[in-house]
Amino acid sequence: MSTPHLDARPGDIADTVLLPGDPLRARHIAREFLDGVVEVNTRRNMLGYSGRYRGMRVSVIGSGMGIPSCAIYATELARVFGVRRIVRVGTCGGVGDVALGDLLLAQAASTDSNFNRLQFGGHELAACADFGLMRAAVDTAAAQRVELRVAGVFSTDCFHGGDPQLLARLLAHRIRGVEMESAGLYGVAMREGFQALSVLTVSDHLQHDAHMPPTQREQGLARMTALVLDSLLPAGS
Ligand SMILES: O=P(O)(O)O[C@H]1O[C@H](CO)[C@@H](O)[C@H]1O
Ligand SMILES: O=c1cc[nH]c(=O)[nH]1
Repeated sequence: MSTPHLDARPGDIADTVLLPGDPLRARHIAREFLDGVVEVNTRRNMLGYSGRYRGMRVSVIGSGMGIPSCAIYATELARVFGVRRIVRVGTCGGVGDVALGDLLLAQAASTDSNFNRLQFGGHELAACADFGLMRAAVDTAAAQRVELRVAGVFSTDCFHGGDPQLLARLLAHRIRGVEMESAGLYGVAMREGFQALSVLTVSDHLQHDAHMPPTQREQGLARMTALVLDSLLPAGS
């Protein structure tokens, strides 16, 4: 049952998984939000935990950075461990009229990665979020009066460098966040048949010299995490 990347045992992982890029963020979320926490993965230090949030069984596991790493974990979680819902809780660089700390729901993810094309016969896949998860997140945010901006995002393979015209292209297409996994996560979800969503906190701004400190990226994203967890609870709970 274990894989080269996950040493969890059958039944260790809940059918709902939060997937931050940073494994230390996974550990922080487990400690701060879950009861009865059990460590379920240490392979490659990609820390993973299972526990309960207000009675709902949930796991939280790091994905690593970039589409290839995220896709390995998402695929194995779905195929080997039967995971049905994966929500990325990530950070992103903001573009245009967003500010540090803003929450973005990634409705669709454009990309410079070739990953989805490799799976889709060279064609362009419209990598989009699951509508049910998206609606639940939007409704929960509205009920809790949390600002959640539904936006297009861009998943890049190049944290450094890349297309020098990218910022202008993003602005021209009203894309509001740049990160490195959502397009691949959505592509894997469409292929494997699980529900996926990315919710992102703006941790940098691509046009201003504004950056969250590393500890805040690891431990300071409680508003996003609480919103996502609440949105995953069964209706009426
Ligand atoms: O904070 P996480 O979830 O890792 O997400 C963003 O941060 C990393 C880059 O610093 C990339 O993984 C990017 O997508
Ligand atoms: O991929 C990312 C993540 C956070 N901030 C960025 O600028 N890019």
